Amino acid sequence: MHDPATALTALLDGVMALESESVALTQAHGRTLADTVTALMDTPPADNSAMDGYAIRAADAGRTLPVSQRIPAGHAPAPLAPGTCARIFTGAVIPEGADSVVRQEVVEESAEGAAIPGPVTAGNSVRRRGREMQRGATLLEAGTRLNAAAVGFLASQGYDRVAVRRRPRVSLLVTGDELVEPGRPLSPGQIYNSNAPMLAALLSEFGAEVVASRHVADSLDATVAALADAAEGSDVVVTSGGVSIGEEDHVRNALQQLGTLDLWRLSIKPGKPLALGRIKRGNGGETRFVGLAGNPVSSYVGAWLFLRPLMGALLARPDQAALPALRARAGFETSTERRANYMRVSLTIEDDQLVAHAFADQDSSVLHSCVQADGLAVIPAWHEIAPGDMIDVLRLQP
Ligand SMILES: Nc1nc2c(c(=O)[nH]1)N[C@H]1C(S)=C(S)[C@@H](COP(=O)(O)OP(=O)(O)OC[C@H]3O[C@@H](n4cnc5c(N)ncnc54)[C@H](O)[C@@H]3O)O[C@H]1N2
Ligand code: MOO
Repeated sequence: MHDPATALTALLDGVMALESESVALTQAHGRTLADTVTALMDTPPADNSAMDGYAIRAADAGRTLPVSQRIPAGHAPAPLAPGTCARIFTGAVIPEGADSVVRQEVVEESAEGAAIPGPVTAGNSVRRRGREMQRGATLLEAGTRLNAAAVGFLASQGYDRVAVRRRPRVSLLVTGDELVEPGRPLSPGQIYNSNAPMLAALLSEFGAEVVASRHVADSLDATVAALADAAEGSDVVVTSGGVSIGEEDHVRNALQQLGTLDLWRLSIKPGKPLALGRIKRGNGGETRFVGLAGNPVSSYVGAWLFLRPLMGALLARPDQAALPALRARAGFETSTERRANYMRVSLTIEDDQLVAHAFADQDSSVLHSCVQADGLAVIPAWHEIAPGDMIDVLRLQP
């Protein structure tokens, strides 16, 4: 059995970032910046008001000033006439000659003008030009995952297109003659195929595009044909199930016929019979292969530990190289044997301490525990854990 760190190194060996493509900003959410982007201009582009009120010279505060102009947002103001103030609104450009804004709640306006209470500090309620970004500065680094705020931030600089990494194309194959697609009736002995939709959803969270999802019959010929076909149009082929040692498990044999089985069986629970390798394509290239164990939790945990960093490497996303790790107190007791256990836990804060609570049933068939799991507690092999012991927890964060 291999340890997961060795397996991950083998999986990522030689993996190169995918090419970049230009997309409209409206399509960029969730994508990965291919190049570092710089500011095209100062933002805000001009000094502007943070309040609805009156723009003044700070030195003029403490008396009534005639209102010499009205400046709504979106209008270019005239210079401020000496000894006057300007009615101004939030976001409107500060007129030349003014240095401060006094909010309207503290000002009384009459026929003589606006009574401005003093003293006022110069710069009051003014958002300075370039406060957020200065032209030429780095806006976002290559490898940034474009969340909603990043999309807005690019728009604030006038970007309407952006260069992003092409999404990894992943073909998903599930094996198991017992599986039926949700929505169809079940016959005795059958169960629903839950791994395919789960893995497709995870892959999408990890930045991939699932280009095919197929159910393969439990035979060597069908598995060989499906793997060969899946390898052609994809960067990665992922299978679920059929990777253990029974005579119904054909995935490893099929892989060896089509390419290389680099590694099989990890010293982790769940997810032991995971297989990694490469499939030769007709054009001479190779497609990465990840064979996840069929038990739903084994597939789920394997996807977080291996598909997430693999997609991260293809997308050149540094934040996706390793799951964020925390230290927490165990809120449970357990002991391990030959394999490190990756236990589904929820996290709470008690007496200012992070506490990990393990779900009661940690069997690899019980997907329910994953629905609310915040993380995976990693308990090394041959270990005893008592409540209150410090443990490592990997956060399940895409
Ligand atoms: N004699 C041994 N038997 C098993 C061993 C072993 O070492 N010796 N390992 C066990 C472990 S650990 C695991 S994990 C499983 C994994 O086996 P496979 O990867 O070959 O998976 P399957 O046998 O095809 O399926 C296992 C289990 O999961 C259910 N399943 C499979 N696919 C799906 C799906 N798409 N949706 C929902 N559920 C799925 C399947 O019905 C089985 O119950 O092997 C142990 N056996
Ligand atoms: O590794 Mo299996 O995933 O223990 O159930």
